[in-house]
Amino acid sequence: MKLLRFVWAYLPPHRPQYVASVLLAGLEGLLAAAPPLAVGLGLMQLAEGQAGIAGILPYAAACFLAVVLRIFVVQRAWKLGYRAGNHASERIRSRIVDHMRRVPLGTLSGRWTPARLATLITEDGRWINETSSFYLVRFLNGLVATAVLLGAAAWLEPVAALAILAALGGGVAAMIAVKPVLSRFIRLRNDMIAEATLRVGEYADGIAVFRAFGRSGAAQKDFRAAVDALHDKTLAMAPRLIPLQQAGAALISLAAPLAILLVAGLQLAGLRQADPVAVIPALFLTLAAAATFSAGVLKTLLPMELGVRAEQNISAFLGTAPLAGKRSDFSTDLDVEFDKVSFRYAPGKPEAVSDVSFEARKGTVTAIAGPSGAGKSTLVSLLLRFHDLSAGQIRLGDVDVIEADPAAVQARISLVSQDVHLFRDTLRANLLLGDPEASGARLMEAVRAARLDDLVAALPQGLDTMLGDTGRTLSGGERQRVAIARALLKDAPVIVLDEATSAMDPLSESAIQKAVAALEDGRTVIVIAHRLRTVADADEIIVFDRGRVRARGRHADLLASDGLYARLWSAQEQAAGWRLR
Ligand SMILES: Nc1ncnc2c1ncn2[C@@H]1O[C@H](COP(=O)(O)OP(=O)(O)OP(=O)(O)O)[C@@H](O)[C@H]1O
Repeated sequence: MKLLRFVWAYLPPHRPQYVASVLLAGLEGLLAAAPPLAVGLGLMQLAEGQAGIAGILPYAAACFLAVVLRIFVVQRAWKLGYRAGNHASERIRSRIVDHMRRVPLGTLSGRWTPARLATLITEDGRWINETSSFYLVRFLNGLVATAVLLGAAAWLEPVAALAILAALGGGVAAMIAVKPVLSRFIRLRNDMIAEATLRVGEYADGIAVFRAFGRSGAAQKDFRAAVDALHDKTLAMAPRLIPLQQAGAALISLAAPLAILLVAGLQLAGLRQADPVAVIPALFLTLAAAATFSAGVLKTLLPMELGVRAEQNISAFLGTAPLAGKRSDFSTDLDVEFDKVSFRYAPGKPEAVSDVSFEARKGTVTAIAGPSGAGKSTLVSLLLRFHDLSAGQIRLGDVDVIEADPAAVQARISLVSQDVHLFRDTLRANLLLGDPEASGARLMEAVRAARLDDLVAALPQGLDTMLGDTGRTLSGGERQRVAIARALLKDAPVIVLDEATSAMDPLSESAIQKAVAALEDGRTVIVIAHRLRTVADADEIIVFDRGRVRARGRHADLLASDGLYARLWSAQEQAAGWRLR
């Protein structure tokens, strides 16, 4: 019922079709019961000695008609149910993707890894669709047909119906007993799929590294070992699961023998005289009811449980708290202010950022410098609301980012990061991510300003060349220029440059610096830099170490004060003269 309620919420506008498919499933159950009923009634005619063709013919015709009608009804029921179920599962999948955008990034690196989310969207999404349509139709028509046959058997011989009820009760008890084992089995199966997806992704991503270190064989072994371990666990459960399931089917198949024993026993004991005409058809209907229940209801138990589990998994993810906040009333001048900001990635972990305060004003460049692991990138992800703070406040203009709609914050900030992701699409589409509505002229302007024009001219299909997994890859420097072009198109009031030019050769870099200077004009600019030369002209440099602000000022003043900044500067100057020999 919980699974159905869940699917029901995502069905509009297909609810009428879904209800029609459920009603048709009921009708199919009636039609499925019709042939055994006709045979039962035919058997009565035989027992009454009226075995003429004319007497049997109507039952044969009813059988034939029911089978033909059933084919038609089942086809309609599945089609309507499948279409509605498919619509609901697609909406559920979109909801999952939408929720991924809203939760803190920390949620996606904890329990909900990308592999787990991929399983949620593919595997669980599929089971929601199949159980709420295909298997539900089968389950319902199985129930209806069993009920009709049981009713008919009871009408002919109540003792036979009692035997079916006892056998079905045993079967249902076995099903209840099997449920916890089955749930555990399904959980393990889901873990196995998620683990295999994760390992395949890791292996594919790291294949170059594995090969470079001659470890591709070993990595493959690790992958196999991880998958085999889970596979062994699921196999170890089979000896418990299968006998329990078989026990259910075996108990149900006892319906007919039990009916014979009861009828005969009561008769022999002189307690009850069975109607000789009705008893054979009643026993036949007992058999038919038990077989229908086994095939229609019992066999849908495993898939139904997979659907129930899928619903639980999806609801658990959708139940994770999204980043809250609705405000989007930002002023046009957007200063950025960090006020006593602290943050840790997980409870119990040390603070990645502690009590940090600084401000970046519109029209100025604020640089954040510091050694590796100081917390510079963490500051950026806090500003972009990828995570929520442990303490303190970040203000964008007058708005506390905690109160702001995360999407509205992200719309006002252009991030040019070290890690430029290219999507499996054309170069044009990858650039237009900055502004999907940008005109051709604006796009070309950004391409020129980011010094991408030579690349576009050299590509076989220019801007329409496919990039990403199946297409052309770009060099590190080219990727960074794509990121700068995206930021130019986005035209946001706040710019964050996270080591934006680190992957460029000196010639490209100096050209790009000009493009970056255009990007900086009149905006609030925060530059995260390792190479201090690139930020020596910044209006203010915040020197950062182990999550804390250690010093702040202009380049010359910081050098003169002979602290951490001066040490970093002199180390970099020495490194600039570094040679292999
Ligand atoms: N997702 C994460 N989960 C847990 N800890 C993290 C995560 N990301 C970063 N850290 C830790 O937080 C600290 C600050 O990392 P951060 O990436 O912000 O430093 P950084 O100054 O940008 O370093 P770099 O210049 O080398 O990129 C480091 O100790 C890092 O290991």
